[in-house]
Amino acid sequence: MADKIETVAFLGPKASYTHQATLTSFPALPPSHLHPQTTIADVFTAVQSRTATHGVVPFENSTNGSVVFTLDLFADLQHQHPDILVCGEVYVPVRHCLVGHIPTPPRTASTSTSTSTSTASQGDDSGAQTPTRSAPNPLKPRATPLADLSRVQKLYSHPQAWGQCNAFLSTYLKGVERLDVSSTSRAAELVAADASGASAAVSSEIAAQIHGLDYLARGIQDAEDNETRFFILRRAAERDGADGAQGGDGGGDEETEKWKTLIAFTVDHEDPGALAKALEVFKTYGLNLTSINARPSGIVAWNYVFFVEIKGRRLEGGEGVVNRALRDLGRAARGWRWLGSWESKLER
Ligand SMILES: O=C(O)C(=O)C[C@]1(C(=O)O)C=C[C@@H](O)C=C1
Repeated sequence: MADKIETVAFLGPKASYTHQATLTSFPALPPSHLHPQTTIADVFTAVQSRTATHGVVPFENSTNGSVVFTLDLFADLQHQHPDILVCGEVYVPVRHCLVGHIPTPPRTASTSTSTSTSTASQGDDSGAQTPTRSAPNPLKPRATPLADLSRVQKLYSHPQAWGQCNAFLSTYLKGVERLDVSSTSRAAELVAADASGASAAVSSEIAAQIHGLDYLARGIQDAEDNETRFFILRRAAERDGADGAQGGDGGGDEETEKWKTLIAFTVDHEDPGALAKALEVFKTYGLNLTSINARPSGIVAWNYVFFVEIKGRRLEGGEGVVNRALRDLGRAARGWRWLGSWESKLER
């Protein structure tokens, strides 16, 4: 992929998890070729308008599921990003921290030797939540606070992060106002500007370091192996030979196992079994489905755009099984769009 890459747009600012995904995917690219964007939509627009040759966006988290903003951009209801294709993926471990400002205690004879982290945690130190009827076995947080959190009145983060840190946030910061911002690194940036100690962010360790913030807790995500999958985007018209759409016959099991393909389709909602008929196509060609998602169609209430990922790749001008399945899908579905084929990076 390296020779033709000029610029990569990613969800910024610097130190977002998407930035980490970008550095992992494009390690040789100089920083001046990496363009942070404010929103995921801006990344799509940068690639569509050729401002960037590639884009990097979050797609799915192992704990909290799909990134709906990204799915909606692939659905492209406003026809703003018709040429966007996925050409790669990268998995990044996500270890969230609670970051903010720990107030420096006034120096007196008796306190001068104490450290700022010695005032850890208020309230329930057991880290256990009270069982209720709706949550009889509440998750136990994996981390305990490193500082007194009683001053924290506002929490900032990307909405995807809340669902990944449920146990910690509902145990130690229950009822504290949560403000959604465009990324976890933007959250750290905002908290850095509020020296009062009343704001905290859920962000990465790197974001805390670059903004000079204190750790109020580390490793607060519910699952130790929490990770997010990111997609690398390119424009349809610009072939870079790395997306699997060229060469080979795409036939053998080994080939199929190595690749993934993303497809969006719609069905006739009045036709009973329409979705089953569309999915049957993949079964007919022995194509394993690895994910399925639905998003509102945006045209008729309670109608949906379906997204499936399958193992295998579409061949450019070729006759592979995915090409054949897509031809049949054209008959079974109301409409469909191929959204790219790429090499799988899942290592298990
Ligand atoms: O906010 C960031 O740092 C991002 O890169 C976005 C994002 C996401 O949308 O999933 C990426 C990884 C984490 O799952 C949380 C947030």
